[in-house]
Amino acid sequence: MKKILGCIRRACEDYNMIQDGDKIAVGFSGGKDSITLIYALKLYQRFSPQKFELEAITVDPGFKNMDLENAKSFLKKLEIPYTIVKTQIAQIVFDERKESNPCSLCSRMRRGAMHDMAKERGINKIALGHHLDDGISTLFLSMFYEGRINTFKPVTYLDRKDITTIRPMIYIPESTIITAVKKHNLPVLKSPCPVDKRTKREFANEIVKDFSHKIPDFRKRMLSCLQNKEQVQLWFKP
Ligand SMILES: Nc1ncnc2c1ncn2[C@@H]1O[C@H](COP(=O)(O)OP(=O)(O)OP(=O)(O)O)[C@@H](O)[C@H]1O
Repeated sequence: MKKILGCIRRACEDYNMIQDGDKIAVGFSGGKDSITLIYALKLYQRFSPQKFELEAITVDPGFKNMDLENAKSFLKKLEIPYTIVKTQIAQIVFDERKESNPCSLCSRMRRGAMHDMAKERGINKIALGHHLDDGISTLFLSMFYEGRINTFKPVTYLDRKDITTIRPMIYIPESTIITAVKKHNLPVLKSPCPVDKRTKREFANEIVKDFSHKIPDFRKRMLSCLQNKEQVQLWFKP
């Protein structure tokens, strides 16, 4: 946890993620990333120079096999307020629209439900569990499938809703999260999504893993690419 907390502190400082008085809700899927994030933020709250409130929100997409009882008791033990938003996203995406690319509609609807609940609860920041490997795989996905060099930002302000999204785990490799989950015995919820691990994203994740075995300091180099504003040399037309 020490390494994770160090990375979170550095990301928060580098990108001014947290301010005094923030009311932060972690988008809590129950998966390994968001469970690590909420556990770490709860610890970080103790020594963070900025004082902030913390809670958790789960958007329940309405899959029949999603059981949130363990999540409820885990968060209760940590004394973290917890809200579950019931939705019919699964039914709309899979049964009614029979989407061939379900992930994009699902995540848009999930984001909408999350923002609405956050507003209702007076939350001004939403923290998501994206980590360093997610940042790199999103960059690859965008290059391979969209023809552009792009990844999510560490901090995004949504004008329309007056809500800021922060990603405090952007400096943490996925393997560090997996180790922490095991070490602290965090009760991870298995994803109820029928297309989990069968998407383009999974393909990009495999590439990141493969490259990290073949290229020394691969993640470090990629992080430096993402932050190196001065040395972007591409084929811009004059
Ligand atoms: N149903 C949900 N309700 C609330 N927040 C969610 C939900 N699903 C995902 N999130 C948030 O969005 C982040 C990215 O979602 P994604 O679907 O890529 O999950 P992931 O990378 O498998 O993460 P996790 O291990 O937390 O499930 C998650 O880490 C979490 O913070």
